[in-house]
Formats: sequence, structure tokens, C-alpha cells
Amino acid sequence: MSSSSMSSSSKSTASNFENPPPPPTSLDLWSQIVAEENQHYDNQIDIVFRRRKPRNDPNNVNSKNSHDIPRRPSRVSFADPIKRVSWKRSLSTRGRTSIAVGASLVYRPELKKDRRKGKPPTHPKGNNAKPANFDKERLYFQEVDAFELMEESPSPKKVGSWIAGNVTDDVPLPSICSRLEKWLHARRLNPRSGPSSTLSKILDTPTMKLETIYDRNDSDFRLRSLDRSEMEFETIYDLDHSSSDFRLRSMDQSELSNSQLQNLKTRETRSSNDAILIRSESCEDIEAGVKKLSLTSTSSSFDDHNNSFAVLLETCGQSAPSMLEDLFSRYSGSETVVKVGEGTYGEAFKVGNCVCKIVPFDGDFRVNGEVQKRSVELLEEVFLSQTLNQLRGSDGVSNNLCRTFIESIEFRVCQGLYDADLIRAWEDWDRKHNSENDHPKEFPEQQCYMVFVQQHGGKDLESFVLLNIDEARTLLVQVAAGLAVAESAFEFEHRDLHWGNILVSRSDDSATLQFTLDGKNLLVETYGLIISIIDFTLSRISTGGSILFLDLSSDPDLFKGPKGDKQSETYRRMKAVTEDWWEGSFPKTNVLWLVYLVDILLTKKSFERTSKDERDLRSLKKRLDKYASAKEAILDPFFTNMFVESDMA
Ligand SMILES: Nc1ncnc2c1ncn2[C@@H]1O[C@H](COP(=O)(O)OP(=O)(O)OP(=O)(O)O)[C@@H](O)[C@H]1O
Repeated sequence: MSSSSMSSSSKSTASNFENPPPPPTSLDLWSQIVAEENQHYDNQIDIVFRRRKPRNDPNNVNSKNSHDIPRRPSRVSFADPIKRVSWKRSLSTRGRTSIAVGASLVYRPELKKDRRKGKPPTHPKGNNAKPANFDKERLYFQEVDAFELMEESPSPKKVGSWIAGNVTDDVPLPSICSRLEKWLHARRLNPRSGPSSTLSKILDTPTMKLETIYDRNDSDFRLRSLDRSEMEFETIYDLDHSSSDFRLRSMDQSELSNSQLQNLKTRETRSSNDAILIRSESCEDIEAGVKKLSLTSTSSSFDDHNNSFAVLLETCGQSAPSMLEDLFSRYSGSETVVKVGEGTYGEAFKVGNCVCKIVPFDGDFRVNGEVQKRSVELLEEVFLSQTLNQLRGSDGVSNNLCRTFIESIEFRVCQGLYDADLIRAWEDWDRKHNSENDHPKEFPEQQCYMVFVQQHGGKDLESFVLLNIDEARTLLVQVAAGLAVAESAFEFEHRDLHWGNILVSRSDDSATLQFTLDGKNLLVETYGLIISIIDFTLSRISTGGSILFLDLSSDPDLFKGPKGDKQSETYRRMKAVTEDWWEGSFPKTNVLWLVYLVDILLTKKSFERTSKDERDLRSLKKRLDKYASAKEAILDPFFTNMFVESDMA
């Protein structure tokens, strides 16, 4: 990273704090608390760098063309000096984490250095970070809760200082009084105030309808304390879907693999005999939900972790993790498994007609130089993918439909070793492409994986060879129309639409593709190309009940990429547009990625084109600047000329 890019980035950060975003008007107290928390956490934060490596793909003819600009320099990770890493995404500070959960979660503090929202950390990086001090932290949260108890008890009117401006003084506060509870209460009254929370999302999300109970003595649910001897094979999260309540049952040891048993034993021992039950039930009373989650009383951070793990399992329709081998054999048939790509977190394998993206999670060691994702983060990615799946229309008639977002076929929690076929596929790919990821044979037997089974979307744009301007144009129109549809349906913003996240495949099946935008149909020419958008890690979406987003303000390095590099400039432009308030809806970010895409086509991809084609692309880029959303952009003549048919005015 050049020092000039560093300084420009820090300048932009400073100005953002001088001019805070307007919408969350009542966050003063919140900011104070976060600031105080950050002080307490400063010593625990560690920066690692999320990599998007430049590929040395010998088949990538584009890398040899005259339009190429030099690859951005890689830099060395603090975590593993052998690995190349890029400036991109130091998502060790991944923000799609609940404030509420984050405040209590310290179950692996040596790894999770900065899980809270707020200002970028100013602490020492990497190995210089000091070890966590849990006593201080415990004391701090006790103080915070004690303070709020005092504040609430005498007069509910004091809530005015906490809740956003449109909340009246006569709203009674719930008797429960942790920071989390009060925040959730405020959020219910004013859903747009304050940062969002995974936990509240789980409680709020209408599609999930779940309730979590930590009551080991509640006879209604036939739960009881398990004694030590039973803990050998207890609490396997076996959720009996045949009854209205899911019931926990003991599973026989023979039903589980050794690794599953060991892992579950470990989890349960950590939970100190608390049984966890998940019921499929609407959660109408947020306070009741909060009470039951009870983050402040008896439950430990391990409970929270186990809770999201259990919810993740339930969301995937599982009672216990599967073996990778079993999952893959369901899809592969007689075909061999082939690795098709890798990302910072995921390894993608083609199996039959699908791609399985395997993401290790919840382990307490780094993978590919990164802190592993946690159950709760995967849960949100699953929600997000499920929501985007709805655009495919399988849930019935809708006003907004498209097939541009990769289809998620199944989500599966797995555990155990990579089997021989997967190892072979991984090593084959490594020989050809020189993998930058850790060899999966190093992973322990207890390692958990989230497997996203997806439609095979083809090759990413970085390595795909475009033949002519028609292919470039259909690519642009499909991306723009897809974004417009998702924007309209779910206020969706991708926020990371670089050329590794756009997949391209050739197909003679469909000369045209239909999009439905606000009830109006439009048909676009494909010229034999089908585009699929992947990787929703940074995306923002509104599911109706909740907003899922990644708080990039806690990831300052994302904005420190090389000056002049189109991708890093796009992150910086997004930051300027959002004013670092990532929860907000800013469809302009989609337009910024369209601009990036035009730039990429002009400067990094070679295909048959005339100078008029280049002029057209350049003037499109100029016009894009004035559009506030993909929905506006799609009405540009560059795109409408590609419509074969359209109901749109
Ligand atoms: N459905 C798919 N079809 C075909 N290839 C895919 C698919 N999903 C992923 N890939 C390949 O795997 C690569 C990595 O996938 P992806 O970007 O989703 O992983 P990631 O770990 O989330 O990456 P990132 O580093 O951006 O976080 C992609 O660039 C692509 O080449």
C-alpha cells in the first residue's frame, strides 16, 4: 500500500466523523457506549487482511492483452508471511455481527478482536496486539447494566435520552433492563434508529419465527437438567419437526461420528448443563424473546454461540452436522469432484451440475490467514441468500423477478475431515493454479463447515474471455437489470461487485432473458451469455422485518487499497456515498459498481470492439454518474436499446 493512498483514506475517514450521517439522530448515548467499549477492546483488536488474490491463470488471455494495467501489489499477511494478501477486506473486523451478541460474546477473545460497531480501531495491529483482559471487560458490562438499572428504575421517562426522537415519553420501558434489552426495545419503537443487531434480526425476522429458551426446568417443554452421566451423548439439537414444538432428544452414540460426538460434547460441556430448545413459533413479544435469550443473566457467551449454531442447524433443516463425504456423494453421482475456485473464506467445488462452496467456521484457528467466520455470520449469509432466491419466483407471483443472483439450492452444516476425493480435487487445482489457501488436510476432525450448494454459474469475469461488444453489452444490461430488480424488491445493494463475483456462462438455450421490475416485464438479449452474481458477504438487504448489512466502518483497511485501482476506488466512493453509515439504503452503491464494471470492460478485458463502441461505453460511464440507483440507470438508452421487448415506459 502506498503512503499516499493511506493518507487519502485516513483523510476521508476523518471527514466522515466530522460530518456524521444524519439518519441515526439519537445515537449519542449509543456512540458513547460504543466508544467506551472500544476503549476496553482496544487491546484485543487484531487486523488481518482479507485476500482477493490476483490470479496467475495461464489460460487468462486477457491478462496478456494491451489493455491490461499492472496487477496491484500483494502484501504480506501478519498471520502468515508466506501467504500473499491484498489490501482488500480486513474482515477480521467483520461487522455483520450483532452489537448485542458482540457485547456479550467473548468466547474466543484471542481471535475475535473487534466485533463491535463504531469507529475504526486505533490499536496496534497483528502480533503486537495485547492479550484480552476479561476481568476489565466483565466489570465494564456489569457497570453498564448497573447504570441502566439505575437509570430506568425511577422513571421510564428517561428513556427519551436513549430512544430516537419520534418516541414519546409515555412508552413504558420493559422491566428487563440490560443494555441489549433496552436497545431492542428502542429498536422496536423506532426500527431505523441505532445499529442493527443480528440478535434482533433473528427475533424480528418473520420468516424465521423462532424462540430460544434457556429454561432447563420448564416442564411445558419437557426439558430438564441433564446429569453428568448423560452428557456423554446429550443435546444433539435433534429437533423433532413432527410435533409443533421441537423436542430435544438424546441420541445414541452410534448415530454419530466420533468427531461429531466430540464436538457436541465440547459444546455442551461449555454450556454448563443448560439445555437449548428452539421452537418454531412466532415471536410476537420482543421482550419475551429477549428475556428468554437472557444474555445478561445466567447464559454465557458459549450459550450464545451454541444458540446460533443450533439455529443455523435448524435453518438448514438439520438435527446434527453431516459429513462432507455424504453431502458430496448426494450430488456427484458418477462424476468426479473438481475444484473451480477459491476465495478468502470459501473453496468452491463443482459436483454434478452444482457448485458446493465450503466455508470453515467456528474453529479457533485461522484459515487462509483469517479468523474463521462464526455461526451467526453464516446464519445471516443464509438468510440473505434465501431472500435473494425469492427473486427466482418459485414462491409464487411477484412484482420483481430475475435469475441474475446465483441460485442457492441447499445449505448444509458439515463436520469432519475433507474426504479423499475433495483432497484430490483441491490438490489438482493447486497444481494448476497454485492455491493461496491452506491445505484442507490440515483441518482437524472437529472442524465445522458451512456448505452452500449453488447452481453452477460458470467462470468469473476475471478469467472469462469475452468475444465481442455484444457480449460486453449483455453482461452490463443483465447486471444492471438484476440489481434494479433486487433493489426494488429488497433495497438490495451488493457492495462488492468486482469481477471475481460476476460469473459468466455460455448457453444456447435462451436468446432472451426476462426480468420483471415493479410488475413490468422486460426481455433482454443474451447473445448466448448468462450472468450470475455471487458472494453477498458485504451486501445489504431489507427482508421486510429486518435489515442485514455488514458494517464496513469497522473495516478501515477495505478503504486503503491502491490509489487509482478501480476496485479500491469503488470502496472509497461507496464510503463517501454512505458516509460510513452502512445500515442505510444507498442504491447509488449499485451504480458505483456499474461504473466500475464499465471501467473494467474498457481497461482490463479485451474483446472485439470499434472505437465507437469504446466511445459509447465511455459516455455510458459519464451518464451513470448522475443516476441514483440501478433502477434509474436501467432506463439509460444504452440499456433500453438491449431490450427486445419491454412494458417499461
Ligand atoms: N456458484 C458458483 N459457480 C461457479 N463458480 C463459483 C461459484 N461460487 C463460487 N465460485 C468460484 O469460487 C470463487 C470464490 O467464491 P466466493 O467469491 O463466493 O468465495 P469467498 O470466499 O466468499 O470469496 P471472497 O474472497 O470474495 O470472500 C469465485 O470467484 C468463483 O470462481
